[in-house]
Amino acid sequence: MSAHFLEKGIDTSHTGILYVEDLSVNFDGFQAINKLSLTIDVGELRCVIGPNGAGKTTLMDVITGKTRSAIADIDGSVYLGSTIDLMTMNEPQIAQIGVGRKFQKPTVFEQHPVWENLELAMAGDKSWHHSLIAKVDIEGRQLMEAVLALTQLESEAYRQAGLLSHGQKQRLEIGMLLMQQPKLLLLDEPVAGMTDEETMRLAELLNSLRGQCSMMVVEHDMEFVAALAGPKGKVTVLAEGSVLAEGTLDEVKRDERVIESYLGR
Ligand SMILES: Nc1ncnc2c1ncn2[C@@H]1O[C@H](COP(=O)(O)OP(=O)(O)OP(=O)(O)O)[C@@H](O)[C@H]1O
Repeated sequence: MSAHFLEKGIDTSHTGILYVEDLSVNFDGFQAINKLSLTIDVGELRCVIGPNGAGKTTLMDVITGKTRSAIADIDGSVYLGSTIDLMTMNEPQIAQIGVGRKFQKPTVFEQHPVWENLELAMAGDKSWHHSLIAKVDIEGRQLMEAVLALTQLESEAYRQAGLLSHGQKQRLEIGMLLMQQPKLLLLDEPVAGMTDEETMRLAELLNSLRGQCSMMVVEHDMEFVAALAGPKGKVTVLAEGSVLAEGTLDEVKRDERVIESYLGR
């Protein structure tokens, strides 16, 4: 790898894909994030765990531009690569630059078939009308086929999205994010409400994206976390707005502070 590895135009040579340093977020006197520092490498799948109220969602809200100085006192740095200062950007700009976010509940276009959901997602910022009549070019079609295969939705391509199971909808929404070819994907409790089988299928999907896109997954389901992290993947434990521990899942599970604040509850 060259000294200046560029992730599709993003300089990640010194910082990885996501660089958070000394981030503090205060909501009207309440310190939700407290001097939090975190780096995610290019192509990494990072799991973030921690007790309720640890600041996991707030961290995602700051990265994606949802939480800004109008609603909280924010201090510190958040960069995509080493040069893109996300703190100076708003939500649409951050999405546009390649940071995709998956919320807990799937939000798909229920009345439209699966393939059209993917097409609409690819159209990105174009208007609905325009995207509906736009012809998908060959590259777009190949991408759609690849995403249908990755999300195991090939056989559902012509089905109305509203008729899919919860797990299939979750995969479709991830597929919609993939159509935008994100550099960083943030997933907030993606397996909440899923069956065990659906959970493992999602783990398989995210594992297959490893190396193609960088991901940060916030999750409480420890079996899912184990399936994502494997024996070597790094897991970050947040507590009271700071990084309490970081290491392999085995390492953090053995950490006394983690047992006390989270696992041992
Ligand atoms: N807009 C807001 N105004 C005031 N307080 C907030 C706001 N958003 C979050 N908080 C508080 O910040 C703290 C951290 O919340 P956050 O949702 O980030 O935690 P979490 O780690 O995601 O928790 P969970 O695992 O329950 O989702 C909580 O105490 C929450 O009440």
